[in-house]
Amino acid sequence: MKAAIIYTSVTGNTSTLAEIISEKMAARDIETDLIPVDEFRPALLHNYDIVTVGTYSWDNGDLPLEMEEVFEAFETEDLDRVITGVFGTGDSFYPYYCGAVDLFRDMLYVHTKLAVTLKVELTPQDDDLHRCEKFCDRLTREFAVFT
Ligand SMILES: Cc1cc2nc3c(=O)[nH]c(=O)nc-3n(C[C@H](O)[C@H](O)[C@H](O)COP(=O)(O)O)c2cc1C
Repeated sequence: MKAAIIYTSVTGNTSTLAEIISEKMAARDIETDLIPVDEFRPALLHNYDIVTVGTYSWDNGDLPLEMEEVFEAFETEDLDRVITGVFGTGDSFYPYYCGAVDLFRDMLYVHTKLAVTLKVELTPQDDDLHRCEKFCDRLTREFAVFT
């Protein structure tokens, strides 16, 4: 089983969350590549059994510009067999909290085996660690079901 975490982050909240999830996957003995979006290529998606996406939200709950290529790659590559999850950080001050997570969720549900989503308010706190654990549980359980 091989996993990837493709993420973007400007002020560090989402990269912190990506690192926590990566550590929890490694603790399950799952080889996990942490891929910043500027190293992303669509062909990479075919190398993994599990792919998770991490994003912040922008401009009224929209995707960050740099995540559009990732979004389109999931829509156009044939990834029916890939188990996916999406996580993100946002600020509930904005009317559409973590809207980019919702946009990815709806698309991944159609094009992949979406297993789980996770939204975190700004910087991950101690009580988010348990939610990250659940996120990884759900991904790996889904892998066991589908293989
Ligand atoms: C101009 C601007 C617009 C934002 N718009 C939203 C939004 O629509 N929804 C939301 O949940 N968060 C919004 N945020 C908050 C960021 O998504 C949040 O701070 C996030 O944790 C940043 O992630 P990063 O630290 O990984 O860059 C906005 C922040 C800024 C500065």
